[in-house]
Amino acid sequence: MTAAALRLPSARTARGELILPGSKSISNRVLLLAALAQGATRLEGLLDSADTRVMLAALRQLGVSIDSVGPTQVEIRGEAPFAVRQAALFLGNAGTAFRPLTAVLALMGGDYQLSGVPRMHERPIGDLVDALTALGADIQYLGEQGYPPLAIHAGAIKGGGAIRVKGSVSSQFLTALLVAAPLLAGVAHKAVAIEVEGELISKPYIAITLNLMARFGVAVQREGWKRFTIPAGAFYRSPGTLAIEGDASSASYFMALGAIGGGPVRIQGVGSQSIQGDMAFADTLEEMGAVVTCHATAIEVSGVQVARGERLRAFDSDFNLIPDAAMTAAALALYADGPCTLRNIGSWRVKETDRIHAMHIELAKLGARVESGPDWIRVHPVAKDQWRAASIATYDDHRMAMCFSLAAFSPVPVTILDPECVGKTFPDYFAVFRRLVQS
Ligand SMILES: O=C(O)C1=C[C@@H](OP(=O)(O)O)[C@@H](O)[C@H](O)C1
Ligand SMILES: C=C(OP(=O)(O)O)C(=O)O
Repeated sequence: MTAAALRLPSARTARGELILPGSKSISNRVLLLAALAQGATRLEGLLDSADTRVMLAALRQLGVSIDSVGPTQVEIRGEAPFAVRQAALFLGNAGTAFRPLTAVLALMGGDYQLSGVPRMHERPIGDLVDALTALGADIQYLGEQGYPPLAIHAGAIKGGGAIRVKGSVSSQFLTALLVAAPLLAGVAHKAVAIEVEGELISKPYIAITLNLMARFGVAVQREGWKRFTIPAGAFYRSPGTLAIEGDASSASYFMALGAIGGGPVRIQGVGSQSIQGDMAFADTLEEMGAVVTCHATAIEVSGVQVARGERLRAFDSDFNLIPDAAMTAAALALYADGPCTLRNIGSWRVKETDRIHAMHIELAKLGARVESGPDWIRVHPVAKDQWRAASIATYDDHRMAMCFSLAAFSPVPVTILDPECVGKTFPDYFAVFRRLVQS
């Protein structure tokens, strides 16, 4: 079998301990915040993956001084505006790099081109570009209207009035404006208000943004999830050293392992002190019958043994707050005692792939009956004699590969195609997975 396919081990139990890689959402935010901040920042526990590598490479290209102390430790000397006023940046498929850099560079007054992989050019950015254009930014679409790649030129940025942004397609647009706002508030010596028009999805990611901005000296005033005010004269200053916690979305796969493989699986790097919304996946697991113990910076999960015919409890829930960990719940539905429904997950359609479509097709390959609609999916569990051996396509989506690793507990052989797509956020995923499962 080639490296383009990985036959999953036939697993009956899962137990052991692992240390999580750093959070993608926190790593890419603090890289950018440190690059904009006065003073030197040492980041510890940085995620080393494709998404953070494109951010690091972009910042270096922009003239930011970054010393690698090790693969997960860097020292950054910030400076705003960036020294390099003209650059063509390649940002892969990293939403957490593309969206915030668009906002920051649009306010900095240089000439920049931002592009990514073909899928990134199918992921919408129009709501962010509209908000920036209304502010006076000069942004052109180089391909299809509303999508990357983008050309950014020096605009005539106006102060005054609230910035309005839609939050129904991605919360990353609001995050981008929040992160960039001090560039306005600092220069204009006026408070900057950002108002969300209509619905805001994925709210816990905004909480991460606000938490980290505060660590860099900018306290944003929040009125519900509708209006955010950045005080006049706000500017980022280095917090000195900042330790990045483990990735809670990555933790979801190992929490799931404990839930279906008996456990205990002990996950180091996130716990009750975490600032990541995906920790709420623990509540879904408890609802499904797993036992979750949360420590300050670790979490332990035990559960049923699906290989002995035991089942998890079915659920019908709204997953808007945890769209990434929700994929893990969809995979766990294979082992439930009834149909499981995931609602309010329309954003799945515009992520690394159309995840509702991809999940529907691939879960069905294993023998599950699946129904789906514009923003929901229902997965019927697979009965003992209904499992079908399958090669699972991963659609260049790291989470497809990681959540389908849970099919190792099925009674049939399962192969994951193109498993190296996990490199977006977790290059060592399958090595860690193998250490935790026993046949
Ligand atoms: O801000 C972030 O770090 C993220 C926000 C979420 O995206 P949406 O807001 O587009 O749902 C999430 O899916 C993504 O993996 C990371
Ligand atoms: C949606 C995701 O990534 P991005 O940060 O590129 O939006 C994800 O990691 O599931």
